[in-house]
Amino acid sequence: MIDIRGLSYFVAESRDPVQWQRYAQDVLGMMVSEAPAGGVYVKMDERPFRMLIVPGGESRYLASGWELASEKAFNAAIQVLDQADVSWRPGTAEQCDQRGVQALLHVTDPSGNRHELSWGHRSDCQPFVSPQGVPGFITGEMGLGHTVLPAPNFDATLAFAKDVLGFELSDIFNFRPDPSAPPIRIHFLHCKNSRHHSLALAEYPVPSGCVHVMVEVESMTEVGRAHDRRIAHNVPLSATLGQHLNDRMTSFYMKTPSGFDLEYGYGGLLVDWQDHSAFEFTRVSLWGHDFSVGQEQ
Ligand SMILES: Cc1ccc(O)c(O)c1CC[C@@H]1C(=O)CC[C@]2(C)C(=O)CC[C@@H]12
Ligand SMILES: [Fe+2]
Repeated sequence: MIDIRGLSYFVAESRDPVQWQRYAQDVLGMMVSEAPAGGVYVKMDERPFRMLIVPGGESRYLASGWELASEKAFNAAIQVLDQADVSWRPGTAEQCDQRGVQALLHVTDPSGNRHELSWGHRSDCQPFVSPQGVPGFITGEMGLGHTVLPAPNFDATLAFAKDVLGFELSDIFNFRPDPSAPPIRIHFLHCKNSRHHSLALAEYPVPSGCVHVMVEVESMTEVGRAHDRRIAHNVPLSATLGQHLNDRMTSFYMKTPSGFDLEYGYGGLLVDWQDHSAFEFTRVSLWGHDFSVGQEQ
């Protein structure tokens, strides 16, 4: 089984990396620096980066970077992929260097989402000093947050995430925007950390390649302050403030310059998986989270 520790980073493509640079600094309150080949590193903790923005002809999400704990875990992952007859490509030396990892491989899931597995991140452990005074983001062993990926080919993609990548089910939401149609399935999955979910799969296609990425701050004050900056910089709102039923996260959603959403939240549950019992929940949120505001724009 592949032993994923958390969401280490993501890679997004942008027609205008400078726009991402401003968004990261002015709205998210994160630090930026230059990445090789005209890219932008977005830093949100003591690591050099958690988001890699590469210049390109499209604005979209490119890949999720999953962290393995060791070279041994990386070699074991290769064995699992080979045994499951999953084709994978090794990362190039340039890619390893750009991501600051010892070794890297690429796989694509049955819905076309790209995943990168790596071990041995490089870090100078420079402190995070937010340009907006954000005290910090909740990352560390829980990874940068969570990513929700399109999975129109749902059953095969879910099987890939569980049986190949080694994710386990946290809980299930059967979304019923049309009560007479079959539900749109969203499965929330965790890996080896206490974050409620590091990955979720949503049963519909998304042109930008991602439904949303979630980042978490240490107080409700910081969610409110981020929301003020969203307004000041005219970033479109995708869902109003609300609190999720399953992971108890209080958050709002807004657009990123790469076309997918970013959920900015506080107070997500820490789960001890020994005590957890997977369930199906039937409401998106305990309160708030009006996603219809995103449709109006
Ligand atoms: C339901 C839920 C629980 C925990 C989360 O962190 C979380 O992001 C969600 C919402 C999932 C989902 C979404 O992100 C895209 C828009 C969706 C499909 C909706 O319109 C309702 C549920 C939403
Ligand atoms: Fe989310």
